[in-house]
Amino acid sequence: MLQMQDVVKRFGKLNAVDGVTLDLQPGVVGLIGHNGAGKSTLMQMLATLCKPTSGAILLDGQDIVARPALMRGRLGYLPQDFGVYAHLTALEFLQYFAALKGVRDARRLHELLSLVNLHEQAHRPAMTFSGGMRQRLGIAQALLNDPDVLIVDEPTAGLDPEERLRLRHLLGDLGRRRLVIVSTHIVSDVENLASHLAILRQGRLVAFETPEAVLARAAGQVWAASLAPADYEALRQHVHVLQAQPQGGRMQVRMVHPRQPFAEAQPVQASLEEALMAQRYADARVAA
Ligand SMILES: Nc1ncnc2c1ncn2[C@@H]1O[C@H](COP(=O)(O)OP(=O)(O)OP(=O)(O)O)[C@@H](O)[C@H]1O
Repeated sequence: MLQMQDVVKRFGKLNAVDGVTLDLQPGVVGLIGHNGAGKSTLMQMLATLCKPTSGAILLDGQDIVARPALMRGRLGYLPQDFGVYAHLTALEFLQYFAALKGVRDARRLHELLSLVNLHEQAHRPAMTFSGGMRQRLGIAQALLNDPDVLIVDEPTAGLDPEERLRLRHLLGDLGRRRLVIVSTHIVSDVENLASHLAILRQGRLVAFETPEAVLARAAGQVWAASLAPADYEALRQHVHVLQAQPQGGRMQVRMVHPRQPFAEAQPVQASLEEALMAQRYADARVAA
């Protein structure tokens, strides 16, 4: 559906996106990377807001760099720094964007407010909305043209856990019949949501795979143990610690190690974030 072929975006001497080749199909794709990894730049190119320095982007085989209108008609985009016009109500806000996008069906606005669970707030000024409500209004705006590609850039930044979960459910539902690309640096935000993960590091795509594959590779590499504080200090010198929590005078530790690091360490099921960290440490060991 959406293909990137050796896509590069250069700013001066920096390759913000450095030769990304990817073929995305409908479903939810988690675009994961640290701050500055190139996620927003890549998404802006997919959204035809800027052009690659080199490489090609194709939607169903058609070149959207040369013909951006092909993408724009099928795209919904929620940028990272999405601002609502505070004095407008939720409904007025959607009416404004509907006018800009040439959507004339007034019923659709109410359907969308219901879809993002803001129908009861339709006449409330967006100024009074929480961060999560604003993001949901942003998603309603992005869905006005019933897009089959939805791109959302760091949608969960600054949201509380309940709103994160709500947004995750919404994106999961939307991904059943479209391509939804969600960028984040918080891996747990796409856990149980993304069908594929695309991992960017310094502009390069370092992995594109299913969460199940990432978890399977981490099997037998994440360990837990309860340690006396002095033992924990010693352990930190030679084991990658993922988490350490003081509890009852001891440290509850989760760590990455290619084999059992000491007799008391028990193998545990890794979270997706832990599995990705285990992979990173394994890559670093190979590179060293
Ligand atoms: N217009 C620009 N001019 C110069 N450099 C830029 C520009 N836009 C982005 N960059 C640089 O390109 C790199 C990638 O930035 P980008 O915003 O795409 O990363 P990101 O993964 O989205 O990070 P964040 O989560 O912080 O937004 C960074 O080093 C950034 O400083």
